[in-house]
Amino acid sequence: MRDAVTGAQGILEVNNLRIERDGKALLDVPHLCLGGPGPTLILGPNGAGKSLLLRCLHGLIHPDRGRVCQNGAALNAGHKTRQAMVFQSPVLLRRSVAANLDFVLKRRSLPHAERKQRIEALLDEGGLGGKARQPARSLSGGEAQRLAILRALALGPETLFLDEPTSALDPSATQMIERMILRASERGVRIVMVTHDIGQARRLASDIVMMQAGRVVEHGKAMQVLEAPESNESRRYLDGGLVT
Ligand SMILES: Nc1ncnc2c1ncn2[C@@H]1O[C@H](COP(=O)(O)OP(=O)(O)OP(=O)(O)O)[C@@H](O)[C@H]1O
Repeated sequence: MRDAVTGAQGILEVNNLRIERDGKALLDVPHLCLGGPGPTLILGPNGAGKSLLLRCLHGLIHPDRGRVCQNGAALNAGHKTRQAMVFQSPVLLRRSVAANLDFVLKRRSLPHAERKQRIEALLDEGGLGGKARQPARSLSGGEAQRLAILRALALGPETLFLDEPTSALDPSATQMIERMILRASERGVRIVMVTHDIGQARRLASDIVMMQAGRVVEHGKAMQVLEAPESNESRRYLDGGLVT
């Protein structure tokens, strides 16, 4: 549901979120509010807790403490059906490209003719128009990731979580995916994406969440965080120094 005040997809918020293993905090986020509009990019070094946070936001992991809320209500099954997630390595069904999309559209109970139209439009959107009948598992890495994103978009999500979707791709494949992400964002899909790529954050982010050692060390407008970071951790990360 759109939020009238923010013009985005409502507020996604975490409060007192904590995940522990063996008494050590892997994630410790007292408060974080993602109101949109525009893509939110989560940056930080390896092991900072970016994927854990993304998985918590999507309800894949239950925190030991705290909770995720959408528009003030604890994340529930209804919210989750309006979210989708794409991982670093896409897992595609052992069937054709078109059938991978049809699988998702059938879950939305769309009639055959509408599904056919939607599949064509989606394949065009992802530059996969000529590959409808090709086995999905024979696609190149970039094509496979585009199909994974199209499949997530076929769900009609309000929020799309992306966990390093371009980390294994070359610049041209990355550019195609970034265009898809920006178009989805312009259509009103809330994008929350993990990346290590500072250049990508510059190209895509409206706001940036900077993480280190399980904590959010800075959250703000992308230009602000990238050009004039307030935290030492952000400065070191953006300067390209070794962050431990
Ligand atoms: N199920 C688990 N059990 C124990 N520790 C875990 C578990 N899942 C994640 N961790 C630890 O939590 C920390 C954060 O992991 P996470 O995957 O969120 O980091 P990340 O910032 O996404 O790193 P990367 O950029 O390398 O993907 C890491 O030290 C990881 O080993």
